[in-house]
Amino acid sequence: MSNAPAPPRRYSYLGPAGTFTEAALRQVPEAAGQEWRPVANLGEALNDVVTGASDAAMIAIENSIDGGVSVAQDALATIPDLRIIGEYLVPVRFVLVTRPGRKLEDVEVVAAHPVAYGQCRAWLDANLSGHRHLPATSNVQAAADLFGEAGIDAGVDAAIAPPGIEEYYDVDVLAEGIAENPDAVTRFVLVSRNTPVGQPTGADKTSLIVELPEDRAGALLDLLEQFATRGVNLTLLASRPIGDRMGRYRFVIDAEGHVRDERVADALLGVKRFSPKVVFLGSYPRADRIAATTHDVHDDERFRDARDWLREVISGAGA
Ligand SMILES: O=C(O)C(=O)C[C@]1(C(=O)O)C=C[C@@H](O)C=C1
Repeated sequence: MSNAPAPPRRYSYLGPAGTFTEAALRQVPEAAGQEWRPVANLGEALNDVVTGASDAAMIAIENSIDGGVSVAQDALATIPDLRIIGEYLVPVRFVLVTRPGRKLEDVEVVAAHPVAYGQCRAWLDANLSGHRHLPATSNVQAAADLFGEAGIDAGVDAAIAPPGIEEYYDVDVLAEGIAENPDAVTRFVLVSRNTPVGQPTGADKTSLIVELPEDRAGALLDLLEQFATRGVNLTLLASRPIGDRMGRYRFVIDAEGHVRDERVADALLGVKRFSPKVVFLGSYPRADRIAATTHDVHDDERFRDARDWLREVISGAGA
């Protein structure tokens, strides 16, 4: 009885080969042996999905140290008809590399992806206090900049890169484990065009973007109550500027459960009733496969029983 959509065949991801984004894509069993397209940035990855050049894009959405990837949250809020179909976790570690023969004391300019830079800031301040940061489009591109004309012209002498980068470039490792937290994890999502929602697995997440009615005291509390009263736990609540006027924010929400779970569906109906704008981004299996803990009163069956009861009351068949 499966009417599940066909799995994507063409995947865009932040390249070049060797990025953490590629490691996330390697976790997708359906992607093995399919067409993989390395791109230069998140905008290009999502644009591929919008134009149909790819069927899905893997994007970084949250880092356990640096927080939400705001450019990804903003893109999902504003590009219509995208759906998150999967979630993946990748442990992230960083090394500092340079061209062969160079020493730490030679380093002035460090190329790094901004999210990686944020995670290694403390080490750099302690060991290379006078350095300058040159943003790179990805961690692997930072290492590539050590050899490319543009990077050399910009004076890049070191790069923050993933461990194992030596397999791709002829670099010397100056320092290992330079990130502030050795247990850092980045959360990635696989994004496709609008597609029917799959079946619940029992360990799912639902992502939404919600705007609040203006000039209403307690609107945020109203929003949170929609979830709380249905026993739906939130794993992410972030605010991002809408951008049209000072002080206007939208809320990025990840809720435990699936839109086909009665309690989540009911919460979403509540949100939709009062919010001027709700973007449903998808219900998909959680990367950690941890099932939501819910109270009996929020079981699907209780919702159905209550609805049946109401129907009977209205029809005069029962009490
Ligand atoms: O995929 C990579 O390797 C990247 O450079 C991207 C990215 C990101 O976009 O956040 C991914 C994970 C790391 O936390 C830092 C950077």
